[in-house]
Amino acid sequence: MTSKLILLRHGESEWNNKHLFCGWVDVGLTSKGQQQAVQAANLISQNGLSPDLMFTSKLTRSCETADIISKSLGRMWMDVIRSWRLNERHYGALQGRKKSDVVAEVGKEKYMYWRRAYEGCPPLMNDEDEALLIDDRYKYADVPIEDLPRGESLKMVLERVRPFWETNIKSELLKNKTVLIVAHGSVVRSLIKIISTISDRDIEQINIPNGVPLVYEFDEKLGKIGDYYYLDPDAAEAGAKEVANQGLEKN
Ligand SMILES: O=C(O)[C@@H](CO)OP(=O)(O)O
Repeated sequence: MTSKLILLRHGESEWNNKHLFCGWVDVGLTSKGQQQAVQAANLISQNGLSPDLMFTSKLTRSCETADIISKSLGRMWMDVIRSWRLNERHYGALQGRKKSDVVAEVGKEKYMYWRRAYEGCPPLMNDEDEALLIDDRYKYADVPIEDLPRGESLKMVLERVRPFWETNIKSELLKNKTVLIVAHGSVVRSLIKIISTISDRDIEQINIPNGVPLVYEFDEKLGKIGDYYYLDPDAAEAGAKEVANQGLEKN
């Protein structure tokens, strides 16, 4: 018996499209992002995968992607577990800023350190930005205020994802289920780092494309069988390249 874990970054969001740092800002999908979600569902079913349940974040772009997928698969009955622990990395004071403007201001090296280094933490959100959190007080009412981030490195994301992985996700995989997680670039990178034990240095090179599912297979003791693979490797490569270059090319 094997269990399968499908990891998916949401389809293109309105702010992905504008190349703005997004983080916890709650924007929707573009029509391209909605099409990517349908295409992800097609890939999942064409590969004979039938998710038994889904996990997603509290952010609309992932919830919307998850809804489109369950509808396209004809599996709207699936349980959906939403958690702030699967939210995108909080991008602190960079949220809302155009990526190319940040490169122009601080240079490529610092920009890439903030975006991709494992311990690279962006400047934290300051008190004037607290207005951004007003909606969040309701959405995250069950989260202790001291746990709500004001800016995070990938390491900090991994530290909040790990307990959820250990307690909520692994237990489902141990029941031989096919589990779908629809989340964000930093959350998918954290899960890859945990499951594939990737070094702090190597994880810097990994970029996650929008809307292309990747799959892990496990034996009954949750031993990994092989490494993860994308259901559409060409689309994944092209998408990852596009993400890597954001802010660095004319846009
Ligand atoms: O803005 C963000 O929240 C993320 C993902 O869209 O961007 P990046 O790929 O630069 O980490």
